[in-house]
Formats: sequence, C-alpha cells, structure tokens
Amino acid sequence: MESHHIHEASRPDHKLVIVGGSKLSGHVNISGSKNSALAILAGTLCFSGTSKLHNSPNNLSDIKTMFSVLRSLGARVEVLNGELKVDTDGLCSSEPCSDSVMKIRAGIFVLGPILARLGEATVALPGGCDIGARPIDLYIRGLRELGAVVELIYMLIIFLINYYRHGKVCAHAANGRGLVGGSFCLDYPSVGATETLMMAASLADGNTVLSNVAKEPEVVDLAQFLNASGACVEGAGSSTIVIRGRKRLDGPAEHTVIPDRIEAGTFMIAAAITRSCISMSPVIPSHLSSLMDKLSAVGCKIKQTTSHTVEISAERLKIEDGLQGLDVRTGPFPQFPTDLQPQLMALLTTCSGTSSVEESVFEGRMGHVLELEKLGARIRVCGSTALVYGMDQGSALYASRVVAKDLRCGASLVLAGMAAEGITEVEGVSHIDRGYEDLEMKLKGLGAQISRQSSLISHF
Ligand SMILES: CC(=O)N[C@H]1[C@@H](OP(=O)(O)OP(=O)(O)OC[C@H]2O[C@@H](n3ccc(=O)[nH]c3=O)[C@H](O)[C@@H]2O)O[C@H](CO)[C@@H](O)[C@@H]1O
Ligand SMILES: C=C(OP(=O)(O)O)C(=O)O
Repeated sequence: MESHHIHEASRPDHKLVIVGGSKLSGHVNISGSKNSALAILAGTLCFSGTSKLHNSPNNLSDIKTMFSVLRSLGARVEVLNGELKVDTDGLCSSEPCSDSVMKIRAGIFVLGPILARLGEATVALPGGCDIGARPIDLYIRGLRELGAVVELIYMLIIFLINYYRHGKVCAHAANGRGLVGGSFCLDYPSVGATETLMMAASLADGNTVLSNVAKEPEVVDLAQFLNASGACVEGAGSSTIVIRGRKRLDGPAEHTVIPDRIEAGTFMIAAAITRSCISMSPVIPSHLSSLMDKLSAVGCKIKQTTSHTVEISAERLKIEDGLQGLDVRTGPFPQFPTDLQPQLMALLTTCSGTSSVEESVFEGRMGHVLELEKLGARIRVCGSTALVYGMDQGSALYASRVVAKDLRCGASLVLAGMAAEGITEVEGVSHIDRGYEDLEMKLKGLGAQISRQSSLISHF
C-alpha cells in the first residue's frame, strides 16, 4: 500500500441514489474553482498577514483538508458568511501535518512557499486522485535550479502484518541563504510544478524564467493573487513566465476565485446526457472552449446569454435520438481537460457511432470504464485510448450499483445514472465531495431525481 493514496473513501460512506430518465431544466450556480482555491491557499503562505478570499468553495472536503494543512503550520483559517480569511502571521512550522498532506494532491503545493519563506521545508508525498504515478520530479528539479537542496526520503512503516512506504520531501536553501532566481524549462507543462515554482520564485533573490509552463486558468488566477500581494509575476497564461523575486511580499490581498470550469463542464454534460436545456453562471466561457467545441460537434446548441452565463440545449424527443459520437484527446490547457474526460465518456455512450477517447495527461485515468460497463456501456480500452460504442453500437445504459473510484469517475457515474433506466446507486461519495459542492442538491434543483443515502440501505 502506498501511503500517498489514502482516501476518506476507505471509511463507511454514503451513496447517491439516482432515478434515471428525468429531464433537467432551469439555472445552476457554479462554485469557485477547487484547483484555483487550493493553489491560492498555498500562496497565502508567501507572506505575513490576513488574506480575504471570495468565492472559495469552502464546503469541499479537499479545501477543508487544505485548511488543516495550513493550520498545522500555524496559520489561522476562518470562514464567516462565505468569506474566507487566512492569517499567516503565526507561520511557525516548516513541516505540515503529513496525514492531511497525504489526502490531497495540493498538499505538496505548500513546499515552495514554506521553503521560500522559512528557508527549509519537509513535506510528505501528497495524495489526490489515484489516476497514475503522479511524480514530483519537476518540482524537485525546478527548486534545485532556484538554489535549494532537495532530497526524497522513504521510510517503511510496519504495522502488525501490514506495511507501507511513507515518503517525504526535505528541502533547504543551500548554504543557509534564501532561494535565488534561475531558469527552468519544464519537460511537461505540469500545473502543480508551475504553481510551486511561481510561488517559490516570487521570494527568490533575482529574476526567474520558467518555460514550457502550464497555461491553465488556475495558474493565471494564482499569479493574479500573488501580484495583488506584491509579487511580480509576468506571462501567466502563456508558455513562459518571468518572475522578479522580492525579499518580502507586501502581504495580504483580497481576491475572488475564478468559477470552477470543471464543475460548469460537468453540468453542461449533464444537460447533454439527459437531452435537456439548462443555463449556468458564473462561468468564464473562454475557459470552456474545448468542451464547448466538442459538445457543439456532438449536436448540442450552446449560447452565451450574458458575459458570465451560458445556456446549453440538447433537447430531443428520446435519449437515443440525435447526438453524434466523436474523437477526443485530453491535453494541457487549452486542449480538452483530463478532468472532464470521464464525464464526456459517459455522454459518448449515449451518442451514435463509435467514439475514441485518448487520455494523454494521466497514465491511469480509465478507472471509470469498468464502472460505466456495469451500467451497460460498451467500451474497449487499448493502452491510453478507449473506444466507446454508442447506443446504436451496443451500449444501453441501465441501472446498477457502481463505485466512484475517484472524483471525476464519480461525476461520470452520476451522469450515466441520470441517463440510465431504473435506480442507480453510486457508492464512494466521499470522492465526489472532494470536488463538487452540493452536487445532488444542485442536480435536484434542476429536476433530477437524486438523493444521498446511507450505504447500509440497498435497493438491490
Ligand atoms: C490540485 C490540482 O490542481 N489538480 C489538478 C492538477 O494536478 P497536478 O498539478 O497534479 O497535474 P500536473 O499538471 O502536474 O500533471 C500532469 C502530468 O504531468 C506529470 N508530472 C507532473 C509533475 C511532475 O513533477 N512530473 C510529472 O511527470 C504527471 O504525472 C501527469 O502525467 O492539474 C491536472 C492537469 O490539469 C488536473 O487533472 C488536476 O485536477
Ligand atoms: C485530479 C483531480 O484532482 P487532484 O489533482 O486534486 O487529485 C481532479 O480534480 O479531477
């Protein structure tokens, strides 16, 4: 057992019970971005003072876990009337609580800020969705370019007849000096490595040039937060970022987190898979271009009704009618997001023809396939590509009991359950709670028949 894949889901859980076949209608409010908020929370460690964050999705379990990470370092975190305040005056530790770090991928995002601010950091290897190896070599190599000495240390923890490997990253600024500016070209535009290096370089002595960086909107949001706190980060959103390091950042900023493009995308696919028409806000349409292109190509009609509102319509008489399968390949932004791949795959099982879905970002992000097959989908996986057979090629969604193996797998199963005939049960809801605020309440508000129940009650 690898220690960095321990999930809340290993505890007794709830399930979502879905009566398939309902049409959706109306409007849904989109929460703030999980991945932006997680990076910005780490960013608050770059300076002293109290930051105010609006639109942070504070009810997500991943965000609450990040609060625990920050608190374990001496920060004070408070949520009052939806407004989040993070006070980092009391930062007193360079080693966050390993149990919390090991629950989420973003646990490792604190490495850069702590190292830059305190000159040393020891952080456990992080958790997050179990979708492949997820190394941190780019973080380590990048920090070394900024003058850090970084080592990975593994311990074998033996407990009765079980054992697991517990890994930690230990870093310190070489020769007791702080970090220094440098140049680093990422082999792959990793979101987390880009964010970590951007935060660390903001406090380095001199200028840093990062090339082949991630261009995701969450990277841009973090850069805006850091700049509002006195940092000088230029070029976020392009493939090269230049950071003019400062000894100390001015401090606390007030910032509004961008809307969650993955949550918005999931609701767009919910409308498509139920052949319904819904609207949603706030969204930043340019963050959703690749999904909107694909949904238009399958046959949905998408309209931007205000600068921050989109309406999607896939209304047809019958679920079997109309939508056409297609080929898709995931990739770094602005390509199709891997975090919407499982949800799109669920939709493609209800379209006509054979679709091809290639996962190019994570090596192990096909965990939803087996579960979708339990709901009647016909899918064949060859390496990193799944051939998805549509309704006219043998897929026929019907109710079953399935398990969310990870966050977006869970979302994809909920969507498939809404299109399946009968009552579907989705277990492992704690994965879904990591990244969707009130998913079932929001879907219910749109007309879905969905409820949360104890896993001990069964409909089968
Ligand atoms: C908390 C958060 O923001 N999570 C998001 C973030 O994850 P995360 O930041 O972990 O994703 P990355 O962009 O780093 O990973 C992309 C690819 O790069 C590889 N890699 C990454 C780092 C490294 O040092 N070495 C390396 O090889 C990974 O194994 C993966 O194959 O971006 C992903 C890609 O958009 C999203 O799916 C996640 O939802
Ligand atoms: C993969 C995801 O999250 P994380 O990186 O936190 O595991 C996700 O949000 O789909």
